[in-house]
Amino acid sequence: MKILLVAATWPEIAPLAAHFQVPEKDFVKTEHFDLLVTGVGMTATAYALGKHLSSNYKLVLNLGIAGSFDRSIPLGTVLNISSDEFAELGAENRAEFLSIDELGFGRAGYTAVNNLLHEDVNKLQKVKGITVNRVHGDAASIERIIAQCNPVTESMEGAAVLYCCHEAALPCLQIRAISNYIEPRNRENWQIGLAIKNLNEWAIGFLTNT
Ligand SMILES: O=C(O)c1cccc(C(=O)CC[C@H]2O[C@@H](n3cnc4c(=O)[nH]cnc43)[C@H](O)[C@@H]2O)c1
Repeated sequence: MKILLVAATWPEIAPLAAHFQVPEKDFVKTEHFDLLVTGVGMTATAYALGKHLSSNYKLVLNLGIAGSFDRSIPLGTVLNISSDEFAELGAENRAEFLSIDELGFGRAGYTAVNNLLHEDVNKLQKVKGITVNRVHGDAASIERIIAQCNPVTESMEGAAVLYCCHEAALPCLQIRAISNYIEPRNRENWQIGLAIKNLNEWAIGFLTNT
C-alpha cells in the first residue's frame, strides 16, 4: 500500500518532486507514493480528495506551509498539526460565535488519526491548527479567533484533509512548516522559501525512511 501526499500548490512540494523525479502534474502515481496537488482552499481540497482517495492508501500525508499565532515558534519550523478545526463553520449570534457543534449540525474539529511510531514524526512538536477561507490579517479579527479557538497554526486546507480521512476511515498526518506569523498583513515578513526548504527536507527524509 502506498502513501498519498496532498499539497495545495506545486511550489510547496517542488523540491520533493525534483528529488524523486516526479513530473509536474496535479495527480501523479509513483511506485512508493502518489502525489495530489489540490489547489488552495477547503473546497478544492475536498473535491480533489473526493476524486482520488481510496482504501489503497496506508497513509494520507498533508504537506504545506502555514501561519503561526505563536511568535515563540521560529519561522521555518516544521510542525505536526495533530488536530485541526473548521474555524468559520457556524453562525454569528450578535457578538458571539456558535460553532457547527453548538448548532447541532456536525463537528468542527478533527484529529490526525494514525499509529505511526516513526522517529521523523515523533521529533516534531504537535500543535492545534485552524483552517480558514479568509486568512487572518487584521488585529481585531486575530484577537477574536484566538479567544474563540486558541490555535497555534492556520492553513486553508488542513481540516478538510482530516475530515476527508475521517469520512474514509484512512490514517492521516498533517505536516506544515511555518512561513509567517498571523499579524496585520505584511507579506514582506513571510519566509516562504525557508518554510518550503525545511518542509521538503523533512518530507524527503520521511519518505526515504518509510
Ligand atoms: O508566493 C510564493 O512564492 C508562494 C509559494 C508557495 C506557496 C505560496 C502560498 O501562498 C501558499 C498558500 C498556502 O499557504 C498556507 N498558508 C500559509 N500561511 C498561511 C496563513 O497565514 N494563513 C492561512 N494559510 C496560510 C495555506 O494553506 C495556503 O494554501 C506562495
